[in-house]
Amino acid sequence: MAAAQQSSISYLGLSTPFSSKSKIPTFPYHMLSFRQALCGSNVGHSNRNYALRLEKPSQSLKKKAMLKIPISATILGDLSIDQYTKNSSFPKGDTWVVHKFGGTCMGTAQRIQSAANIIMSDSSEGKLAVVSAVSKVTDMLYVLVKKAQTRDESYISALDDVFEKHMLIAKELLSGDDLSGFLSQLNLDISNLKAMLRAIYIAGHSTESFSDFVVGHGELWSSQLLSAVIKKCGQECICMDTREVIIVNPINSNQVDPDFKESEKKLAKWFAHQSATTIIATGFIASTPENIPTTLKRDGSDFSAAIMGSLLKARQVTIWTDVDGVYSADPRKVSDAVILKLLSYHEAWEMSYFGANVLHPRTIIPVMKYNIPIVIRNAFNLSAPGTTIHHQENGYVQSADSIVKAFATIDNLALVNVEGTGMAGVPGTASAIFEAVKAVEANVVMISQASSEHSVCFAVPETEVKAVSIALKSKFREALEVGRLSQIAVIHNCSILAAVGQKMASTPGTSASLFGALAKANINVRAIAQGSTEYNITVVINGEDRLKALRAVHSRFYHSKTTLALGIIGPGLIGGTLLDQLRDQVAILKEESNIDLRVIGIIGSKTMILSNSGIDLTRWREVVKEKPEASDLEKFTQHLYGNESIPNIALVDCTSDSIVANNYYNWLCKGIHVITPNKKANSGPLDRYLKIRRQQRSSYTHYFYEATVGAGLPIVSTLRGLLETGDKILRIEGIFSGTLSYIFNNFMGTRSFSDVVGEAKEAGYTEPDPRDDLSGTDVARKVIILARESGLKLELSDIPVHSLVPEQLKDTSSPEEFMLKLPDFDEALSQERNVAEASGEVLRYVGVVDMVEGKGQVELRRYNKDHPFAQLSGSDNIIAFKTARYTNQPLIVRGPGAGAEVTAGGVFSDILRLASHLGAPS
Ligand SMILES: NC(=O)c1ccc[n+]([C@@H]2O[C@H](COP(=O)([O-])OP(=O)(O)OC[C@H]3O[C@@H](n4cnc5c(N)ncnc54)[C@H](O)[C@@H]3O)[C@@H](O)[C@H]2O)c1
Ligand SMILES: N[C@@H](CCO)C(=O)O
Ligand code: NA
Repeated sequence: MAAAQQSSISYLGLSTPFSSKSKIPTFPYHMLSFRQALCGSNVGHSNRNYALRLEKPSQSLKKKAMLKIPISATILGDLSIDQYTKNSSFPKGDTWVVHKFGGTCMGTAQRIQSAANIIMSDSSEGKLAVVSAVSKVTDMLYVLVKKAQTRDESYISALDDVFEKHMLIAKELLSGDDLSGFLSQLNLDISNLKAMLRAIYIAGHSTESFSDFVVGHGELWSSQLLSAVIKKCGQECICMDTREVIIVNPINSNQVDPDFKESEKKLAKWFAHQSATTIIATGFIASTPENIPTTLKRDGSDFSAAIMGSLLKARQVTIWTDVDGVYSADPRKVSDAVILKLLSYHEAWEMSYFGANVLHPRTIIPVMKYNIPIVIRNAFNLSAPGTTIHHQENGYVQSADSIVKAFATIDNLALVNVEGTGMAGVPGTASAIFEAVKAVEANVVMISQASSEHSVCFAVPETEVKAVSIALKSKFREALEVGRLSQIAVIHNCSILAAVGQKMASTPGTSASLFGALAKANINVRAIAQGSTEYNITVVINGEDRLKALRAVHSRFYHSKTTLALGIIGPGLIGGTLLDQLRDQVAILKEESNIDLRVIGIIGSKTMILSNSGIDLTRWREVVKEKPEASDLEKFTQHLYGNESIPNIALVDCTSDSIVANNYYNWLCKGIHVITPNKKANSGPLDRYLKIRRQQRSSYTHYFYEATVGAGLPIVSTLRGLLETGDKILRIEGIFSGTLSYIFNNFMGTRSFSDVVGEAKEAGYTEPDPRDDLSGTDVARKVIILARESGLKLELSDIPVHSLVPEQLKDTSSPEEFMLKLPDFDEALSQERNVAEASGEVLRYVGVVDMVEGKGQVELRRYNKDHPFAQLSGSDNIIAFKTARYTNQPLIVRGPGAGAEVTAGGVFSDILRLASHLGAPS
């Protein structure tokens, strides 16, 4: 009693076994008279001590108070605020946890009930839940103000909609007294708002604090709804209007600074008046030091939660949302992005800056100060553990973590490049540049300057670059005129790709891996910046590369599957067999080797089909017939190149068309890998061949063509192995034609030549036009391919061939007609064979690369029956490499050198070779 008399405020202590429904006055509004407080909506608790706060209490007021207090209450007498605080539930140490439920978690009655369940199932000693307004309500309220301000009468019906929305939710959640209590408060608020909006309507003007006041109602209602639900379930619970607790200083129109000292005092006072272990607090709203209602602006409710967490020195702040946690990259852009279990405050900070859907950096600051962990969890998937953002010592690393935690892009940027010799060593240049940028209020997203100081480049939003460029050109007009500056250039349509991870700071080679991945995806880097904290590396790339870049770097660091998009050109014998082989093997490759091959297009000579995610290979033959488009190789390539989801693309040319081969160079320039059994590019014009190989060698784009010689036999790779290890090729000699091998292995006794050719064609050994085989051209092409591979600069015309195509059939119009007429010429070839047989020899069609003489040959030769070349069977090829190391005994590769299965197998193994170059595990 004595203590209270010294103060103008008196606290009347009560001890009461009130039921939770009893209306017990507490005194949040010190401006209110006692009577008003008694009628207020704050609800007391059972079996606790309470204080009634009386301003300048008179004896009669005290008496009145006692009369209003339910019968079972015992008046304990006046207490000083200090005494009261000791008795109250004022937060102690880490007994409190904070939950935050955003608008989506408050979207429907069912969701509000789920939020209530989450709070109720938390067994912490003290729980404070910060809530956003019911989803969309904040926007609806802003619109109201705007309408009223612009004298648009429809604000009235819009306000009715707001009422309706809350009423419907309340009716679903509550009943009886709970419902009528909520609705009468809602009615009161709505009619007050109506009056206020009317005033705004008449004035045709609103102020920021008016609109903040109006908009703040969303949180008042949602917190009342949630607390009513919890109470209905029998748990005690109290609402906190954070305008009574959180004090902030506005900095500008979209930022405020919390005043923690003042807020702490306010919180102590708040607890002096209430006793609660479960509190539902309004997000988003606060007061200025002058007690004027305001808001925390963007991301307000997260910020409220963080501020409350720090004021309560909470043990943890949980942000409930609709995603399972923070992803390693935007999962809409990177399908195999993973949820990060742990993030440091700094990492979260960096990521949120780069647009990742995490907390706003400033919402992290209040909890960082006390090392309070923030957990991001999915309110709709409680089984997901979420992401914990916590304090992580520098240098402390978790071994299981990826070095780079996350990747993000910022789009729609322009790069400004200020260049000139006059900048080097001139202090103040950078300052002058950025003063000009500041003057037009542009936001500089990143800056990079090489140490030569001849250029400064920085990125700004595309929408601001025009003003920046004009400002700079005007500021540096003189410097540009006299040549101290050479140019102020703008590069439009850029994106920033950022890699974030605290562990990067202590891991050499991180940037090498990052840039390696970008290079492999053929992405040009325009500018680079890395802060000295090394928590992030930022690169500027062309806007159109952003998805490809994001996916390429993400898969590099997360060892996600080496995903390769394939376009198959020519689903004929080889192409079709390849598709069948892929069909049978892709699942195994994915499972066992982390290689994800997806055929996203098949094009034939007449029709094509395109797919974004990958063609179902189990029924590719049906799919190609279902809804084909007319063939258009340009469109086909564009489809592959422009695919949004897979950074690595390869075109597999299974035609024998030289027009298709004409495109290889351009494809390689674009970063599209090329794989082919088609010999036309490598045996065609020397210039084209050299251009293709130069391009491929100077880039990270690959070109593989093992199946062009000896089909699936390792001929090209053997030759490369010899050359690359420094061996010297002297001579390559062999039987290179599966068709001719088959023919001469089977052209015996009474068999006719044309029959055997028919069999070879039937077996799939011949070229689409068998004359290519019989004329020796196919062998000559292979000789050229190996000769060029070995370093000789030969044209196809440099190799004389011995043709087996009868002169009269050279110009028959089609392969079919040729096959029809061939029997007429059987006799001549039978004679040649008989002559050879008579002398104990066999005919063999051989090709030679003579590196000593620098020439190639293709001949029909006779061999003794015990010569290795005479021992072949089927479509066998045999190729002998005579080299400096293999001089006495050549290195020999022998086996079937034609046929659908072995050839397609060779192409397939080139595809896997490509995957391993792209980083697949061996
Ligand atoms: N058959 C073998 O044993 C073997 C061995 C090694 C290499 N090769 C090579 O494999 C390639 C394919 O041989 P194949 O036997 O499968 O031939 P094929 O005639 O059965 O198949 C070629 C397919 O390509 C299509 N095509 C042609 N031009 C096209 C174009 N411009 N655009 C799209 N599609 C087009 C054709 O319609 C056909 O479906 C040839 O280059 C051949 O030299 C074949
Ligand atoms: N037609 C070719 C196919 C293999 O390149 C041959 O018979 O050898
Ligand atoms: Na081969």
